[in-house]
Amino acid sequence: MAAEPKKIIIDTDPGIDDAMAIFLALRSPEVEVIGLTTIYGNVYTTLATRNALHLLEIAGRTDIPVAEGSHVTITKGTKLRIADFVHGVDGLGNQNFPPPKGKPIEESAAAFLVEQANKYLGKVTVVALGPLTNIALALQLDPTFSKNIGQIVVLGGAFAVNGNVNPAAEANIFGDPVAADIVFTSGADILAVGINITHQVVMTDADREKLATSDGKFAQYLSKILDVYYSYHYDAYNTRGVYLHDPMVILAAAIPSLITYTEGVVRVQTNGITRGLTVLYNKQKRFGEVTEWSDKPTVKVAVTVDAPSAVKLIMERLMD
Ligand SMILES: O=c1[nH]cnc2c1ncn2[C@@H]1O[C@H](CO)[C@@H](O)[C@H]1O
Repeated sequence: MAAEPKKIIIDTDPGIDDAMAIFLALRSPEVEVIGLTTIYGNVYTTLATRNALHLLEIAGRTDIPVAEGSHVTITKGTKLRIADFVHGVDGLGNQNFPPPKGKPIEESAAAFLVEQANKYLGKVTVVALGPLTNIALALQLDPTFSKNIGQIVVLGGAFAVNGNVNPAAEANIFGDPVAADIVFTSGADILAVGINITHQVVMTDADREKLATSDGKFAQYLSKILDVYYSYHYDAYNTRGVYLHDPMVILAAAIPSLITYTEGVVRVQTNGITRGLTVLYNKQKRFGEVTEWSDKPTVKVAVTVDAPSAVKLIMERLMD
C-alpha cells in the first residue's frame, strides 16, 4: 500500500468486541494506532484502563500509550450504565487475567486527544467505541479541537432502527447523551456508524469455530473470551452469532469504501423516555419554522455496509 497509514486514537471501554477491534486495528496496514484512551461503558473506566493496558501487553505493543478518561458523564453524573452482563464482570469474558505491568500516561484522555490533534494537525482520526464523554471534554478543553482533529468515527446511534438499551437508545449514546449531542453538533468531521450498520456484521458459530482452529495469537486469545459474548447474544437476540460492532467501526475508519453514508444534522434526545435517541434530519422537507436542527453543522451517517467483505476481512486479519 502506497499511502501513509492513517493515525488513529481508539477511545475504548474494553469490552470483548473492543478487544477484537484493538487487535484488528493492530493488524490493519491502513492505520497506525498512536494511542488508546479509556472510558466507562462496558466496564467502569478504571477497569477499562487496566484492560487496555492488558490487551496491548498481549499484543506486544506496550509502545502505544494509554490515557485514562473520565469516570463520570459530561454533566458529572455518577450513575453510569455498565454493560458487564454483555462482557463479563472483568469485561473480558470472566477469564481472571493477571493485572497488567504497565501504567497509563499522566495526561488525561481529553488532554492527550487535544495534544495529538495539534501535533498532527488534521491528520488524526479518533475512533470512538464507547460513550462520547472524552471527546466532548476535549472540545471543552480546546474549542479548536473540532477543526484540528482529522475525523471522529463514532460507534453510536440507532438510525431508523430500535436501540439496544431500549427501543429508543443505543448503548454508547445512552451512556452520555449530552456529550453525544455536543460532539454531533461540534462542526468536526464526524462519521457515525450506528447499530443499523453493525447488526449486519455478524460472526457466526461457524466463523467462531474457524477462529478457534487458527493458531494465531489473537485468534487463540479471542476464542477464550468470546463465550460470554456469544451466550449474551443467544439469550438477548436469539441469534447463533454475535454482532461485530467495534471491529466494524475500525474497518469504517481504515477502509471507508466498505460503507456508504448520507449527510445531515444529528441531534440527541437528552431526557425523557427517549433519552439517547439519535435523530437525523434527512432534508427531505424544508421546514417553514426554525427547529432544533436548523443551522447546525452536518455529520456523515453510515447507511449501507458491504457486510460479507467486512466479516471476511475481520476473520482474515484476526487469524493472521
Ligand atoms: O445489549 C446491549 N446492551 C448494552 N451494550 C451492548 C449491548 N450489546 C452490545 N453492547 C455494547 O455496546 C456497543 C454497541 O451498542 C458495543 O460496544 C457493545 O459491546
